[in-house]
Amino acid sequence: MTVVKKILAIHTGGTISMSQNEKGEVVPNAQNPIAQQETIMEGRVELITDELFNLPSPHVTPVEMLKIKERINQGEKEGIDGVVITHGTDTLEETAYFLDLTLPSTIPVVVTGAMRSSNEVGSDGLYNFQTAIEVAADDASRGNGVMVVMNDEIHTARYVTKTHTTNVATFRTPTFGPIGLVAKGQPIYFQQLIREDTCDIDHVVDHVYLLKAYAGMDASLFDALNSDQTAGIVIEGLGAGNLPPVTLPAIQRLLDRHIPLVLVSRCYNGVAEDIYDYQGGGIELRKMGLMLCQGLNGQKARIKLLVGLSAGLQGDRLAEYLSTAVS
Ligand SMILES: NC(=O)C[C@H](N)C(=O)O
Repeated sequence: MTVVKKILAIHTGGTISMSQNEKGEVVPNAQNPIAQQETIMEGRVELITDELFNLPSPHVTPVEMLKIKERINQGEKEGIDGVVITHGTDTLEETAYFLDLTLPSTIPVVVTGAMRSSNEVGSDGLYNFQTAIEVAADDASRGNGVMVVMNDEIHTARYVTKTHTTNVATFRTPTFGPIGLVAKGQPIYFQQLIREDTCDIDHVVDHVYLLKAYAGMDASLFDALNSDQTAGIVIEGLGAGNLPPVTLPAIQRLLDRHIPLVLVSRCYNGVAEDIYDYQGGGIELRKMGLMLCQGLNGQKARIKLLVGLSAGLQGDRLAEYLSTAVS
């Protein structure tokens, strides 16, 4: 006998909900077409549809991310077996990681989207939606944390990133690779993820910033953020995590104000490490008090810092939270 799985589908907007007009421009729809797909996989899945909001993902902020988390919490009380979230791809990785850090659930939570809008030739929206439901309804998907399913691949929210502006194979997991794939509707896992602790937050702090280092960077951007308002800064350092020496006095002024500073690498692959012992090298930055966050890209580290600060973590506890080893 087939067990019918109760899957909550939360729709939030993005290209998956949009259409191309006669001029070839991709525009939002008043009615989200993907949210009309309520009978998909009928007989195997009972779909509970919630059009939580309809935003292009550059309009999504941590406030909307928190709304999605709260909707999932509510769904769990109602006995759902899994969740699929449709989302714009531009900030999808940030929402997915926010949920991964804040949901203690073991039920499968899958985020998906599309690179081609609903009426374009070869539109990937409906396909990705169906594949995401297959993953959310599969018992083997439990306990994997939040996953991103696009183009027949299963990625972890922690490490996946958008790598191409338009290609349907845009989502990639640098360094570690995907944890599984979907073959003709069947999820197959080949890697197990070690889960991180979750923080059950009920609000999100503001003024957490992200700066990218570059050859010839000076102190101006650091000085611009030297204010009472700044809650924390993530710095995408050069290579393994190094900075031009002229930035150091401004960084010290931020540390003197007790503004948490997190260091990641701007490299696409690899992890930030304190290996270089020259002026501005990772060893000096760590000694100064920057917290190294390994394996996360800048935008993910920013979400983690924001979640940690929203949970009230400070000092050593915040540093410990941010320094979770790569797994
Ligand atoms: N493919 C997409 O969904 C991109 C779109 N700009 C969004 O993030 O809303």
